[in-house]
Amino acid sequence: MYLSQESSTSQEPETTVAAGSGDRIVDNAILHLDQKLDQLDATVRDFSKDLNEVVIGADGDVGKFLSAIADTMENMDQRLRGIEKAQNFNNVEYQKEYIKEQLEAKIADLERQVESQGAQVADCKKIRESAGPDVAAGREEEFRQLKERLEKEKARADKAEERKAIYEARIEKVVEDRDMLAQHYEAALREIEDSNANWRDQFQESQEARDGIEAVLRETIEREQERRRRLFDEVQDMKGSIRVMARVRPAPSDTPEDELMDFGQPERGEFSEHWGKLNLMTTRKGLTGDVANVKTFDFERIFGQNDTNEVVFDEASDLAQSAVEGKKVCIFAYGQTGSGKSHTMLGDDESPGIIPRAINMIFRTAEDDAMSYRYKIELSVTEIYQDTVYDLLQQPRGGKKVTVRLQQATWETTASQTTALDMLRQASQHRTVAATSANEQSSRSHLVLTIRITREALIDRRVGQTTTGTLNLVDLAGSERAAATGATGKQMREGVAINSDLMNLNLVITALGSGTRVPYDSALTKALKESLTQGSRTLMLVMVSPFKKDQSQTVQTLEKGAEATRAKLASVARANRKTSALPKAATQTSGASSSSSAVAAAGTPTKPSSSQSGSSRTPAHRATPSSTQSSFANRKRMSTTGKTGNSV
Ligand SMILES: Nc1ncnc2c1ncn2[C@@H]1O[C@H](COP(=O)(O)OP(=O)(O)OP(=O)(O)O)[C@@H](O)[C@H]1O
Repeated sequence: MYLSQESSTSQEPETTVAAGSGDRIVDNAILHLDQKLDQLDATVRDFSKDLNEVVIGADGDVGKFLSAIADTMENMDQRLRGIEKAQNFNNVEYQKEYIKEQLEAKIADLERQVESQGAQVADCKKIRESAGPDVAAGREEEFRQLKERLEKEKARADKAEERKAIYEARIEKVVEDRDMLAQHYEAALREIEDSNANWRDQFQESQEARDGIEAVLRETIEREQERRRRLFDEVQDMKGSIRVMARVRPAPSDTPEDELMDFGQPERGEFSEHWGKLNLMTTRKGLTGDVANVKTFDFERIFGQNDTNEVVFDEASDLAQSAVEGKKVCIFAYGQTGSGKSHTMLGDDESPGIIPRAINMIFRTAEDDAMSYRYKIELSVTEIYQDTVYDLLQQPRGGKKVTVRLQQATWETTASQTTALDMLRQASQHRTVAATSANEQSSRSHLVLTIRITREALIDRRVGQTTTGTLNLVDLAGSERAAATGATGKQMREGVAINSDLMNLNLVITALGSGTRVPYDSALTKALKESLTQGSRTLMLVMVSPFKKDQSQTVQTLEKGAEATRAKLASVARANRKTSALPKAATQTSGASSSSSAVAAAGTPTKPSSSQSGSSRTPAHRATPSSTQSSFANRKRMSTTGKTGNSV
């Protein structure tokens, strides 16, 4: 390695040596120079060695080699000059001179520095002087703005502090309120729980009390119902098991006066506070001309030409109600063809007859009684034509209606009035009707609708007790005189069969009244047997034609009605005799019972008005069936021209 600049300078004598210590300094310098010389020798030796290496390595780079030699030479010169100087140190003067030089150089250097810094200070002064006022103003403005901002910030901080204080106060208040509310809530909760418990106790008590009252009430109601039933039965018994009423059909308004029958003035009859006595003004051919005659007929009630189907049902509903209570009941309209039997029993949309009204009443009663009774309502619709029974609930087979043996007709359980009416409507379409001289749509058969009502008690002592009532509603075929109608062939045979059936029916009713053997000799009376028997209830509606031309038929019909009335009286008298024969205690079940005997014994008519029997009626009895119900009279007409008409 080449000798470094640093190592040569570090060996230079101290320039700050004091002049007074010359001998020691010189000795030191000589010693130092000797050491330098030794080092120099070593350096020269190293150099020679390096030089050899350089010469060998410089083959490829002569320029570099020469430059390195030049540097080395320069270096060597400097070292030699240094050695020279060091040798001069042996000279004290030289040393002094040297020290002086050194000091002067130092002083000059310091002076330069002072001068330079003075110049810088002057520059600064100049700059400050030139920029002085603006800076000051700027600073002041800046200071003012800062101060302003500071004040603003301070104000905001104060405000925030205030708000904080407010919020803290609020929070404190809210916390206080919340705690208070929590306390109130707890108190209210406790109060509610207490009052709930209290209320529960009270409720329990009141429920027990209510159950007690309910039990008492139920018992009272049950007793009252029982009493009502008994009274109702007694009233019905007083009215008799056979009841006979008449209805006069209205004539068209344009009918000439002289073509109309004269029924006299409406008059209270023996059995009724309503129109009950019919004074029929008749004429017969005498030897000297027409002889006027008055025939009088007494009925429980006579419905006039202005009495509607509703009025008729109002009277008949007691009997329908009896069927709901478990009795066997038969209601039928009896009369010559065209006298209004179908209108009374079936009716039409505007004026439903007894059958749809009874169906309506039964379903309404079942609905009203649903809490106390379970009802089962079954329906059967049959037609009796020339002593043959046809099941109208079965669809005709091969265009022919299905015949059945008696009591074997289909029973359909019906859940609603609508279903029942639909069944009836369908069945009516299969009925045999035909045009006769008296009626465009004459029923050539008897239509028998039977409603079986099974009622099971659900409450109280009667739970499980079941009653089954039967209501037979019959639209009879019209009686007719073959001679008068001029019927021949099939129509005549039909007429004969119809008259025979009606005659047998009359016999049955008479026998029921007299208590003799009952001759159920026709399919009709056999079919109605269950409801035409001792203990059953029968309503015979005698239908009266308003036309003079029908006079003889009308008289015959009224006479049949009179026969039935006599049978009724006989039956009442028999019942009365039976009651009188019983020990007294047995007859005194109620006050009404003894009056029943008294009335019947005296032959005094009972009062069949709605007010008397009102206890058994519910509003349902007066309800009008749905207006959607078809016109059954029309069904007769449809059947005439329809596929199934006259099929037998
Ligand atoms: N009370 C009444 N009010 C209004 N019209 C009536 C009344 N009674 C009957 N009619 C009418 O008289 C006509 C004959 O009545 P309906 O068909 O009921 O007689 P019927 O006795 O059933 O006859 P048939 O025995 O021949 O079947 C019908 O057009 C019917 O609408």
